Amino acid sequence: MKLYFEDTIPRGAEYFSTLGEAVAFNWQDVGADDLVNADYLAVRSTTKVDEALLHKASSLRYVATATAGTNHLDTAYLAQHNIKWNSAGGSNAAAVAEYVISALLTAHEQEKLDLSRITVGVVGAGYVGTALAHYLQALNIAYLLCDPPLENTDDPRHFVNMDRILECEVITLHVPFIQDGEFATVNLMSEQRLEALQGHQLLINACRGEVIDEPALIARLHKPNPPSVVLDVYYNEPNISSTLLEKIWLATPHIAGHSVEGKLRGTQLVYEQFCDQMDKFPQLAMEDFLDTPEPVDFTPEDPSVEALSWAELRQLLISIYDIQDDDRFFRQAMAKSNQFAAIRKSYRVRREYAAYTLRLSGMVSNGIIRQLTGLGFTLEML
Ligand SMILES: NC(=O)C1=CN([C@@H]2O[C@H](COP(=O)(O)OP(=O)(O)OC[C@H]3O[C@@H](n4cnc5c(N)ncnc54)[C@H](O)[C@@H]3O)[C@@H](O)[C@H]2O)C=CC1
Ligand SMILES: O=C(O)C(=O)[C@H](O)COP(=O)(O)O
Repeated sequence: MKLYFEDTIPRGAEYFSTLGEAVAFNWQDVGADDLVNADYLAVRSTTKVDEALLHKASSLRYVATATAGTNHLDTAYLAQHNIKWNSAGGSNAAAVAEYVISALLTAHEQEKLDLSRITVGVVGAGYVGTALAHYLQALNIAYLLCDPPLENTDDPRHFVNMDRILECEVITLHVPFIQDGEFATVNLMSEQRLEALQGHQLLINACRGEVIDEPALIARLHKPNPPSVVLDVYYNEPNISSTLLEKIWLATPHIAGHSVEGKLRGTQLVYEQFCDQMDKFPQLAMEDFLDTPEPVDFTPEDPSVEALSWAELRQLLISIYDIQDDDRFFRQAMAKSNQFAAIRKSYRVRREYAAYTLRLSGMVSNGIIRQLTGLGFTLEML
């Protein structure tokens, strides 16, 4: 059995060599001739899986992407050729949610908004939108969900339409890139919707660049009273617009999902899908490859109150993930090299909240305990 994998898949060699002959390929120059003997193919979002890549892969039976998004797979072509496929939905949901929380805490600190008074409009209530909603709930930040496809199912949650979302102080996008059909998301943030946004609003896009009409966004940002904008994704990556970069508040190089756990969970899910296809029991678990960070001492200013202050929450959560670090590094690196792809592929080590144990001393209120466990921390009471 020959398993070919994109070389940016963390621990790909360790995982896939337990199932057969594992062959790494370079995502930048892989071509049809490289995959002639592949039975299984594992990619991340930077390998475009289409006829051009697969037309010589006559023994290929299964393609898996270790990412949540699937728009780099030509699924119609795969179906036509009886090649099964799957993705790693949910693998990096916590990472993206923590990215959004970091942006919100930073906006609060810079007095762009007041987290006690705003409503966050979450567009797309799948793995990422749901993970974000759990964090917002733990932080007592009001939110609304918009997800017309889910609203048509028996999902018991309350959903609102896009018009209501556009009234929120924060609009954060977590939908797949879908080009056509009833629920197409291409240019979901259309010129008309962008024109309606005002200076007190924050627009966050950590799903796919094509979900915002980017020329219309650039035009809006050149007019009076523009919204603040946080972007992780862009039109035409890796050749992104430098004009846009200059005009947005926070910019990162498509790394919202790149926590250590987010990427490794993607590999684990693909490995388990391959095992399932081969009728093998998975022998490896992602914990085999992860170290445990040292416990962190955490003493609330007033342990008897029911909720931590924004300043305390910010101090704790920003010490784990600070989006401003990524913004600064990205802008400097782009000014130096303009190598978007290389910058994102050499992303730093970033752990998720759930990797950490907090050591709390003394009696702490149930409200604080609920907040911290709701964010995913393990608590150790001293
Ligand atoms: N920047 C990054 O590093 C990452 C980006 N992503 C992107 O975020 C997307 C969402 O990720 P997941 O939550 O894991 O996917 P998911 O498939 O679990 O959830 C997407 C949700 O969007 C909803 N949706 C579809 N069309 C819609 C529309 N027109 N309006 C409102 N909602 C709509 C779906 O019903 C679904 O519930 C991925 O497809 C991927 O493109 C995901 C992870 C990391
Ligand atoms: O999971 C997704 O969808 C993403 O956008 C990934 O975070 C993209 O990561 P890479 O494929 O670029 O490593």
